[in-house]
Amino acid sequence: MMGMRELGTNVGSVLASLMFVWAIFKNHFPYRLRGPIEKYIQKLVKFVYPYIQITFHEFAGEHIKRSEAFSAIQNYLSKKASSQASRFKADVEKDSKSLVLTMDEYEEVPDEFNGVKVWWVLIKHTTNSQSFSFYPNPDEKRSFKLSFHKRHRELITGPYIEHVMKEGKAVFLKNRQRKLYSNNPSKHWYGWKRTKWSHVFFEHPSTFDTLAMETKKKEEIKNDLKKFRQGKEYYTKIGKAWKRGYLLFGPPGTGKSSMIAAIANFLDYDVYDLELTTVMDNTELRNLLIETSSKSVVVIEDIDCSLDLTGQRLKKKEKDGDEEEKDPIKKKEKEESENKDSKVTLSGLLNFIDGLWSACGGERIIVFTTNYVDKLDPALIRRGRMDKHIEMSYCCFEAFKVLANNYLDINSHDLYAKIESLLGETNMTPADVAENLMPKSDEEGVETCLNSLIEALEEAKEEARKKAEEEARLKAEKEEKDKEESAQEAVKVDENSANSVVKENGFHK
Ligand SMILES: Nc1ncnc2c1ncn2[C@@H]1O[C@H](COP(=O)(O)OP(=O)(O)OP(=O)(O)O)[C@@H](O)[C@H]1O
Ligand SMILES: [Mg+2]
Repeated sequence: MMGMRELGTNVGSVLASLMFVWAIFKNHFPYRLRGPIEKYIQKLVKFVYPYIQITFHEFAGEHIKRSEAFSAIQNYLSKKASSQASRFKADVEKDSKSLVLTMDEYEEVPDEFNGVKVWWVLIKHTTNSQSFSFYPNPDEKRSFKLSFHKRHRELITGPYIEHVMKEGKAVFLKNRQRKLYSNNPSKHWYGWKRTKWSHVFFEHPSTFDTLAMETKKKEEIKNDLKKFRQGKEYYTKIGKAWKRGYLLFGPPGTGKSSMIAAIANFLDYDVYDLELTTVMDNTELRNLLIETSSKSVVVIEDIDCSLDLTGQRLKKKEKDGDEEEKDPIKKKEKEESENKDSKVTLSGLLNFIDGLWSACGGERIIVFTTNYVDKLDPALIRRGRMDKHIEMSYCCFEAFKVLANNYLDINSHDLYAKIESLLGETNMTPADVAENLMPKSDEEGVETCLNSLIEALEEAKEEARKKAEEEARLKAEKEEKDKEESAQEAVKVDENSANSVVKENGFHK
């Protein structure tokens, strides 16, 4: 059955034709009659067809980027369409986890907001343009058309559109596969690829549950993250950019990288792994960071190896170097990057953390990691920049229990007491503890693994004892040597002063 709006549309088209005919023949009417007739026709059109239509194009104006509004509407309607439209197009969206159903072209999807009805239609325009275009398919342009009664103009153009955008973005975030980005050297920023960041899917399994550290510390970090995620209004109120800095420090293998993955998984954010050593200068750094999206964790690992205290870049880390020597392309790249002077400075980095544009995009966590917190410039780590300092330390008993649960599925064992006392006496990183807990073969049971850990801990304890002894011996030797040297020095001074007395005496003679 034809609804009121469809009827209106048909009558509307008849009236539109009438307007057209009027435009052609109006010159045949006396001049003074033309104005009133036109006014009446318009009134009639408005009366019979009181609907307003808004069009949202996929690519607006000169933008080569897909319109955000179009994407949001598409996502919003994918939810609505599945329950209301009868013809669908199934898209396994690139980068998306699941099948996305979108309405087919010209399929009308009704929606309701605060009791007001609106209608959406997806329209496809086909043009025969031969010219070069950035658009994915230059001959096909799509847009969404929204119709509603003019009575509700304010409600629809205001709160309703806002609601669609918000919901659409939420659907996108739910469906998307998170990404791990790494920055490309700037010579790859141009040409057809033009990408500053390359990505793979982020699939690190580390979570706060699998992370070995004291429960209290873990909870504190989780609460901090929760507060951050919900804090948009709070950050706006206090006039601060919506970002938070974390500094993770501790010896290698204590779980700094695992912690970053756990943070990203907890917040459901993307990760940008920024390798500072391939960034040529502050401008490049800024361009890279401007391109990071919100809801992301920006990571700069081993900050002490990327910048020194004066802000000059150091050469690439040795441990990466070995790997690169083998690959001729990488070797060349390395040489090239070392030949050019690096100009990324500490102040450039601080500008990103604190500067005006640090607020671009919002909702970002910035994480620095280092093995040596004492080496860092105080300017970099003062409060306000790195809001939270987290020490990742050697494995304690509580952390061991998490690892034992992860690796061996156990919560207690007779050997726990022994392990607890050994962990209290010696330093072992969670990475080493984990390595010992991993069964070496299928036959190895829980007890064998725990015993191999005990053995390793005893060895480490013995090694530490020997090292301490050796250090004490060296220290004693050095002290002995220093003492001897100062005694010899004293003798020399005595001899010199005796000589000078003789000389003086001689002079006086
Ligand atoms: N706290 C931890 N909880 C769980 N697993 C851990 C922890 N610390 C280390 N591991 C294990 O050890 C491995 C190495 O840890 P990770 O890479 O996170 O250490 P890191 O502190 O980043 O070291 P580096 O300073 O060398 O980068 C991980 O793959 C993980 O399996
Ligand atoms: Mg690491």
